[in-house]
Amino acid sequence: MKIYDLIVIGMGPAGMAASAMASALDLEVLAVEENKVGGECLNCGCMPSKALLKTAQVNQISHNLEKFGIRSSIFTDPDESLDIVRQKISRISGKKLMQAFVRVKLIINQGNAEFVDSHSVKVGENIYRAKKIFIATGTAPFIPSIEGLDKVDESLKLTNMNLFIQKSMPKSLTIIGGGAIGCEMAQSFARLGSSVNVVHIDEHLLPFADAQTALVLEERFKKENIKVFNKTPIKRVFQKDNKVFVDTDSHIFESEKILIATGRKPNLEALKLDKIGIKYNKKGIIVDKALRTNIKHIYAIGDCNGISNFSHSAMHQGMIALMNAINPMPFKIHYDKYLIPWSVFTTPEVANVGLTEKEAVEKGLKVIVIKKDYESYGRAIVDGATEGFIKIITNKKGKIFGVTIVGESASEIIHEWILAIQFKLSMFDILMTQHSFPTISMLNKMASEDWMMGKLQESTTLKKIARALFKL
Ligand SMILES: Cc1cc2nc3c(=O)[nH]c(=O)nc-3n(C[C@H](O)[C@H](O)[C@H](O)COP(=O)(O)OP(=O)(O)OC[C@H]3O[C@@H](n4cnc5c(N)ncnc54)[C@H](O)[C@@H]3O)c2cc1C
Ligand SMILES: NC(=O)c1ccc[n+]([C@@H]2O[C@H](COP(=O)([O-])OP(=O)(O)OC[C@H]3O[C@@H](n4cnc5c(N)ncnc54)[C@H](O)[C@@H]3O)[C@@H](O)[C@H]2O)c1
Repeated sequence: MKIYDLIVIGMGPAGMAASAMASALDLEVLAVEENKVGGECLNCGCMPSKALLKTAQVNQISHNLEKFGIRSSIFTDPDESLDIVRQKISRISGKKLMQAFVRVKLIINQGNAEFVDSHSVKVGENIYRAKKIFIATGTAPFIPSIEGLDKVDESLKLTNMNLFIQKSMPKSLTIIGGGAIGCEMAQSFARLGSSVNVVHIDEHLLPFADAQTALVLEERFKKENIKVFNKTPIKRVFQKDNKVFVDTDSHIFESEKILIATGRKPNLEALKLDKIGIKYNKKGIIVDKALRTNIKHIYAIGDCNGISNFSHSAMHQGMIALMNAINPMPFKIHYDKYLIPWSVFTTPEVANVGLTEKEAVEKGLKVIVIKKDYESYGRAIVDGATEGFIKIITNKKGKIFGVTIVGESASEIIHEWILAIQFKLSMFDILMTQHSFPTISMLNKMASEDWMMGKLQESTTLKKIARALFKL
């Protein structure tokens, strides 16, 4: 039997990164994908959701053209926007994507992989063997046990798995979950004409984010007629005729469809991990810092290990695991040396890297919080994008612990801070870096100026020295 260097199970961002890089290094790679190359990210996650958000954003702008002094009448076909999403995805999944895997033996759509022993996996009737194996099987939607939910017709219940294959937009939608998916989809559907309620159990939208950030988003949602119900446990869900009802202590929400976006669970069952003794828990496969499972030649990368649920992190882990698998020395690269930023692509966008203010306080750190409002910057005013702020968690010396941004281009301008924290740059370094004017990134420098001004204002000694030196 042929022995491959590497078998990769799952061809989402993690598996794609690992197999493309391994084959570029002339390793013999076999990759198994039970569904489509691209995984959740390309087929039912990041890309279709961003495509829908874009159409929704264009629709929103088109209906507010008078703010720019433009008069026009617009007709929107919400159902067509779903078609456009699919056209865009099929364009990305075309030949160009597959070119990256010309040297990978691809076993696509022939069933799932399951372990036979610690060096072999079975797909359908075939068994494949390799020196090392990477598990990159991602996650599926976690469906909470809510009374009555299982009795509602499947066609009325949406998750990310069937959302983007819908033929028409529902006139009304109740979203269970106010996290990343709940927020991005609430705004997309509302902007394309659905009446949307968001119901969830946490204190604010994006429960993992800074609370002040969530308030900015909630304000915007209110303006766009998206109703948000925080801290609202669901008693039961039921169906009457072709409508779904979500019953809570305060309201009964009636809608054409519901979208369930209440977190994820790892795709592990089909792998038959118990057969070979790979350890896992309900978050995912347990890995060490080198991303190895308890069986050292088997790695688990991307969402299936529960470290994070982001494509960039999945790709990064694919690269680190491959470097570790190649390196024969005991010294390995640790995944947790690298920061995991995140961005949510609503309007306004929300982005974060490092500690939030609450996390810094909980850690007992002595911090200074710099908050720079978009409202204070001319470019934001001329762009009509004045909502939001940059919040920097720093200290007197200018060490940067974390940054949260809510506002225009937050997902882009966060990168300067990722670089700064990862490479131990300080607020002073940001201050001393020229930023093109009038970019939105300039707000980063303006925030560092505020930090410096605060220092100057506080220190009478510094002021005395400056005055004395000036007189020389
Ligand atoms: C609606 C939505 C929007 C999102 N937006 C963003 C975003 O904007 N930015 C971001 O960073 N992240 C986003 N995410 C998260 C992102 O999609 C995931 O973090 C990313 O896809 C994880 O990559 P992965 O390779 O670990 O797993 P996946 O992409 O889930 O890929 C796993 C692959 O393994 C296959 N598989 C599973 N079991 C087996 C088996 N036994 N045999 C063979 N194949 C198998 C699956 O079919 C799948 O193709 C979003 C997610 C959703 C749901
Ligand atoms: N832009 C991005 O990077 C992006 C976009 C979409 C999704 N994702 C990833 O996908 C993952 C899943 O997203 P998600 O939005 O499903 O989950 P999430 O973890 O972000 O949010 C879960 C939400 O569900 C609610 N919830 C949980 N159980 C509930 C219950 N029984 N009743 C009512 N509400 C309940 C919570 O209150 C919370 O609002 C995230 O971890 C995220 O990393 C990322």
